[in-house]
Amino acid sequence: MMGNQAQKLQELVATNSAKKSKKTRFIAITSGKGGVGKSTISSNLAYVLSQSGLNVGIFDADIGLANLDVMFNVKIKKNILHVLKGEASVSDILIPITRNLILIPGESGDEILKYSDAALFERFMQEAQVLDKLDVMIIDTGAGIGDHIQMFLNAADDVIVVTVPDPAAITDAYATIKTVALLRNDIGLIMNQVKGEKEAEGVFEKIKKVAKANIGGELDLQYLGKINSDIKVSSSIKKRELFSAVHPNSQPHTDITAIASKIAARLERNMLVSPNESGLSGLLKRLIQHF
Ligand SMILES: Nc1ncnc2c1ncn2[C@@H]1O[C@H](COP(=O)(O)OP(=O)(O)OP(=O)(O)O)[C@@H](O)[C@H]1O
Repeated sequence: MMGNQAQKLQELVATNSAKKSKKTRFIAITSGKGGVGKSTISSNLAYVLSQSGLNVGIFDADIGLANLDVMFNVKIKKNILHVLKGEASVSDILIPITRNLILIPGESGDEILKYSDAALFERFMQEAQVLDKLDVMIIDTGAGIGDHIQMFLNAADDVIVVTVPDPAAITDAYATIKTVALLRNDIGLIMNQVKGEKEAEGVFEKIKKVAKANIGGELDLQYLGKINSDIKVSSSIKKRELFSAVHPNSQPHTDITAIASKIAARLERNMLVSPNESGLSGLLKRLIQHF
């Protein structure tokens, strides 16, 4: 039997499918462990994609620990919590970052934890038509594998796990991959803070081998690229700047651009292959399956 929530979501699908003219691709970025560079990568990736001409949104869904306003150095008055409380609409809280990049700010206090279930998604989705003009929506989820994170990971078109090469982070990334693999087969991996390509690919192959042996099945773990460890990244974060904006000649910028190109190519391919299953209506359909 379909629950109330699922029914409501199904109605939303019907409404949105009819209204929707364009497909937004939802990309969830997550990690096993905190502090591995998930927000740094999400924000710079969103920026680079937007600089390539795509309309990009970035949603700070790191429940209770939102910090993208700091990354983008913007002041926010209202955030997703106000939307949940019915005090603002999604369009009221949008922050324009550049001409074709918008931020949907998250909440960094505890209060939002009360809402960290289907309510967040429902409310967000009810209003998500205003986001229809977006080509891509990056969702910066919290680390770990809580319920609300799983919903995003299940519903997104793409899931990307970020890790660094230290053993604790790898173990946690692997645990995340194992959980996500229960929901979907295709999972992307970005290696952050590495010395170079060789180290990144070496660690990726190890994770892939363990995953294949223990998770098996249809798991399709894809290496999306690496970001070198670089003082330009940490120093720009301290100055509340995006490394891609202020250090366009740096290795990390070259790295994130390579990842963005892969994602953009995939975006084009998917728009051609499955026009009905991506975008908001696709996201909503997958949310329903989650109930
Ligand atoms: N490629 C890199 N080179 C050097 N330092 C980096 C790099 N990536 C991230 N860092 C450092 O790691 C810190 C944590 O990054 P970030 O805040 O993006 O992690 P996170 O995974 O989003 O953390 P949280 O889970 O707490 O939100 C940064 O402040 C920065 O100092």
